[in-house]
Amino acid sequence: MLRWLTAGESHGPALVATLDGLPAGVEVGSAEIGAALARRRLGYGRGARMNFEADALEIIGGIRHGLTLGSPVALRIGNSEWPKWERVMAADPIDPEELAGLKRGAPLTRPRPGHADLAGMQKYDFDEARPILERASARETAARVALGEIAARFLRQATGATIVSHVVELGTVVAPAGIVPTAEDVERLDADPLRCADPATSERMVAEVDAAHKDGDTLGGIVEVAVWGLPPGLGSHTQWDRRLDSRLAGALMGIQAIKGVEFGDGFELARTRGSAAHDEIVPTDDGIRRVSDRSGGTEGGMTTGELLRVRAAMKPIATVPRALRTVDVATGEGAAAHHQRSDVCAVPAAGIVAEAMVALTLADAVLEKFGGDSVGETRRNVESYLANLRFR
Ligand SMILES: Cc1cc2nc3c(=O)[nH]c(=O)nc-3n(C[C@H](O)[C@H](O)[C@H](O)COP(=O)(O)O)c2cc1C
Ligand SMILES: C=C(O[C@@H]1CC(C(=O)O)=C[C@@H](OP(=O)(O)O)[C@H]1O)C(=O)O
Repeated sequence: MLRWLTAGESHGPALVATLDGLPAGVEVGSAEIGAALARRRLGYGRGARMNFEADALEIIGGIRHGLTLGSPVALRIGNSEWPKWERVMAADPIDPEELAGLKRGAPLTRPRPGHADLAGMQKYDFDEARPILERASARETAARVALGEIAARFLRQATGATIVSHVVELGTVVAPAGIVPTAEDVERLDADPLRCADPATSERMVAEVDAAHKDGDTLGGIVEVAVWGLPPGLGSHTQWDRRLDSRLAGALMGIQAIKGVEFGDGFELARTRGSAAHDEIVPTDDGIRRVSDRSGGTEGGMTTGELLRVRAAMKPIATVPRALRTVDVATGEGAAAHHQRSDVCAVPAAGIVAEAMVALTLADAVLEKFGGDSVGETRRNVESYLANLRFR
């Protein structure tokens, strides 16, 4: 249905992204995509690169006068730092002596534990890490966030659903349970240094980042993505790869450094008796509803029509300033892993990327269920389905 692909290296000239299968008539343009890219740069604890580098967005196809055309959307996100990397990352052959003399041209032979360096060098037969880290880098997530903004707008215009993410844990600091922000909270969350919904917890998170930074260390954390207003019945119980929770988990695990995903109360449900674990179904003036949201809004791999709530756990940044032990592959001797600069923590940014992956996955599931070549047609199909639901 909906297909998307990105290309480009972290220090290359640009990232490119395409989104194929999106209906016509989605209201979106460079201002909206640019704003989404700016949100991904937010968050206390990110490295210097976030300040001096700009995302130079160019819409190459698929959008005209602020509306999608139904043709593939193609985007280019130019890297303003490219002039500094033009020789190190040149596509054409370069004299090895010139390369060795360039700043950042020396081979990276001390792979970082926790990054893609060593496994990638072994797999792709490189004797240094640059050819691997360039694509493993989360710079690539800018392209996904750009596409995710378009998908989120389609989702909202076709179904009314809205997506919001927030940071619920950072290192050892845990936000109080039970706070789930809505679309109205997005501006406030974006203004918070850690995109945490609870100001007192956010202050403790800032202190946690400062302490790790001082110690030459890095941090991970947990983000939660909430989606309000989805219709019931997205995804399917009929095959493992049609289950929506399976598809969302795969999409979130596909983000760099994400090591765990849970829906609703997730792992905690495994420690709870059935009588206290499930969301009882009751009649209300508003139709058939659940009294709680422990499942996170899916049952049998389908949306229930209640709040969708999914969490993703990010491991600490791999480029630890107080560098970890590794092997220098040029000599075979023990060494300290290479380190030039890095984020202390990128959990708030990971939340924005998680929103994008959830938006793309849900937009795909909506198109699968409701079809439509224009957003108006999809919306009419959604409305007709909701009007005809046998049990609401
Ligand atoms: C938004 C974001 C920013 C990141 N920034 C860094 C960074 O500055 N330094 C680093 O070593 N890893 C960073 N990472 C994590 C690496 O990209 C990731 O650990 C690496 O690609 C290996 O993949 P894996 O962790 O899934 O095994 C970042 C991840 C995300 C999502
Ligand atoms: C550039 C971005 O993130 C980068 C992701 C990243 C990594 O290893 O994943 C490492 C850092 O880059 P560098 O090694 O050049 O300092 C981050 O700045 C971005 O998010 O736009």
